[in-house]
Amino acid sequence: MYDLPSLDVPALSAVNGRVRLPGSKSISNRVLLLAALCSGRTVLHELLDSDDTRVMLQALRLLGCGVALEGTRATIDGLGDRPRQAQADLFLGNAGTAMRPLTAALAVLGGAYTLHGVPRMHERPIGDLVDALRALGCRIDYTGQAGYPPLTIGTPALRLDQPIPVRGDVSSQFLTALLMALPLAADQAPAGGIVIEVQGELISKPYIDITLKLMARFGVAVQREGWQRFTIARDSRYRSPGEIQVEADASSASYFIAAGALSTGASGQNGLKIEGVGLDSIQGDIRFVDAARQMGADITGEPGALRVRPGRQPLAAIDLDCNPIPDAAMTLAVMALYADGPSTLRNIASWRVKETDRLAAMACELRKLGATVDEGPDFLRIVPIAPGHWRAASIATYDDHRMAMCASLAAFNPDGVPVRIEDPRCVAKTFPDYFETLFGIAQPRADVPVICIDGPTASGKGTLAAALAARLGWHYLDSGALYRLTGLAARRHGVALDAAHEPRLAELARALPLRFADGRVWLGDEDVSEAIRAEQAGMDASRVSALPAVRAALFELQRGAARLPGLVADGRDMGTVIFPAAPLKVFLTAGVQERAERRHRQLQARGVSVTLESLRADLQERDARDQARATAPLKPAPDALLLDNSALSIEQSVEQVLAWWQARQPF
Ligand SMILES: O=C(O)C1=C[C@@H](OP(=O)(O)O)[C@@H](O)[C@H](O)C1
Ligand SMILES: C=C(OP(=O)(O)O)C(=O)O
Repeated sequence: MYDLPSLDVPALSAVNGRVRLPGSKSISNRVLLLAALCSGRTVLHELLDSDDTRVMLQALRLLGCGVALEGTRATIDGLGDRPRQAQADLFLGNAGTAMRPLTAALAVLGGAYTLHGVPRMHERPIGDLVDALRALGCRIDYTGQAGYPPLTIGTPALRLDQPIPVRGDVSSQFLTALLMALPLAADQAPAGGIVIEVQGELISKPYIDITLKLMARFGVAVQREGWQRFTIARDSRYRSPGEIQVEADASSASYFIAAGALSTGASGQNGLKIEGVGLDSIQGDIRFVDAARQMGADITGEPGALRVRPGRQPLAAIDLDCNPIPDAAMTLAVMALYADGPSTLRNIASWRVKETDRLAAMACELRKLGATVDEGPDFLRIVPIAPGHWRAASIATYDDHRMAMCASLAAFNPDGVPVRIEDPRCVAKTFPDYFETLFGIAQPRADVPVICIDGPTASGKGTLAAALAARLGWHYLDSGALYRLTGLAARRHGVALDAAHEPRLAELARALPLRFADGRVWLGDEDVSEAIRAEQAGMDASRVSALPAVRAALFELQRGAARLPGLVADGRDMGTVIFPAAPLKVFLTAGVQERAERRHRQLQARGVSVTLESLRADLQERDARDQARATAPLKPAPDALLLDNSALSIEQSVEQVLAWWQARQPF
């Protein structure tokens, strides 16, 4: 997850290859609750791991369920045969699929519970559900504003003989919540069962389908008459199905379907395979496929997967009732920017009460990109952006995961402008690694941005480059480590570090079994992070790096490190040889005395005793060799900016380079 104030997505041209998406939020939180409400053990596979499921899991733990997690597999021991905590304070974040169903289940079971969430959750309505629950004898009190969480739950005196009315025009989750909760009271039901009657129009109907299908997997078949009347039989009882496989999230798939449809150039033609969800999905958002096809996307179903290729371009404008797919419809709003005429997305009033007012937010942010958008009470009309008129924009995301994921699709614009996503960590609600996943399959439209930090030994370039990479969310290339590793590998293989062995050394460099993981450096199975930092390794690196064949062998390896969303590369020839077209090159220097003192302090801290004088002499010797070598001598690139950090703290140097970088951005 990119835990940064903002993330810049470079212009993208295509997606290809294959991608496996995390589990469905709607399925995950339903099966977690159902597993908790039955007897026995349920093993859930491919469960979503995100903010929304974490709050549900934590709530279940507090209520007394057995919860064991191993990667994406959860083992739940239900409350049917375990003592339930009669009191609990449950924090449910911004998860509608936790707040609404838990309110109903706990209100029916009874106890002393408090349910609350993030500030936005306290603005998301729950009144229609509370009214329905109160009508059947549940005790619920609002502790803040009436009609909204937080709320407290007491012990009910259930009356189940009358049909229970519930409004369904604000959120289908109210009906879902009642459906999942009422089997818990089935033993008190009248002979005809418990009846729920939906008042008025029900929105987001396909989510009720998910609820009914999953309840059936847990042994409760609900009798449905249209979308108005639902009956839960008197003998209903949840039974664990043993194991459940969670489908990948169809709403999350919409971003990748859109990206596939927007792909251009040869690399997009092979298409993208989206694994974990197929056309037979039980999730309503799979119907996004129909809408995307209508716009021109070429989508085929495969067993448990989808394949998307660019079809018609520009996309065809649409006019669509999006009520059945409220979440994936947001993706259509961004696709509409690429259409051949204005598109209208209708019947989406529920957008106003989700993670943010999505109608207002979407209209505002699409306009920043250059679109003309009409925001109606329950519709959006979007005029596409003509090529040549896309604007590089910093997109606000309103703590709404879908705003962030949708905004990333603007990076496929034909004008090659990047897009800045503010607060990218909001994707944690349903897809924490969304951006990593996108960058893993996306092709940049132009070169991936690279910042080069070159400079002499002990100038602090490694520290600076690593800090910059962390601040920008970019990859980091420590090119010096490659030479150190080559030197180390040579010593391990008994190869002398001289020109006579150049071909063999180059061969070793080409085949380095290296791996960078969690800030550690591995050579084969050995963690060599410390070994390559030794003074000896530094001297060895300087020697092998003077050999042209070794440098050539490491060239491609270094070029290949430039991956989305960007790279900070430190070394001695990053700006001059490896990335001569890099948009920002910094040549970092510090006086030799200052560098010797820094290195001295570092070594002393590690318990290595050397004299300052010998370090100073070593540095001078290395500088001279690096500057004098025939291949890629150490010198600033003509367009490098010089930064003398002798009197600067690390933070000041970082801020300086970030300021230079920001000054080059269009935002
Ligand atoms: O039941 C569900 O899993 C959901 C129902 C939909 O909400 P509404 O019924 O409020 O539209 C949807 O937007 C939400 O992301 C998940
Ligand atoms: C509306 C959404 O979430 P929630 O389940 O919290 O309602 C959503 O994920 O788009």
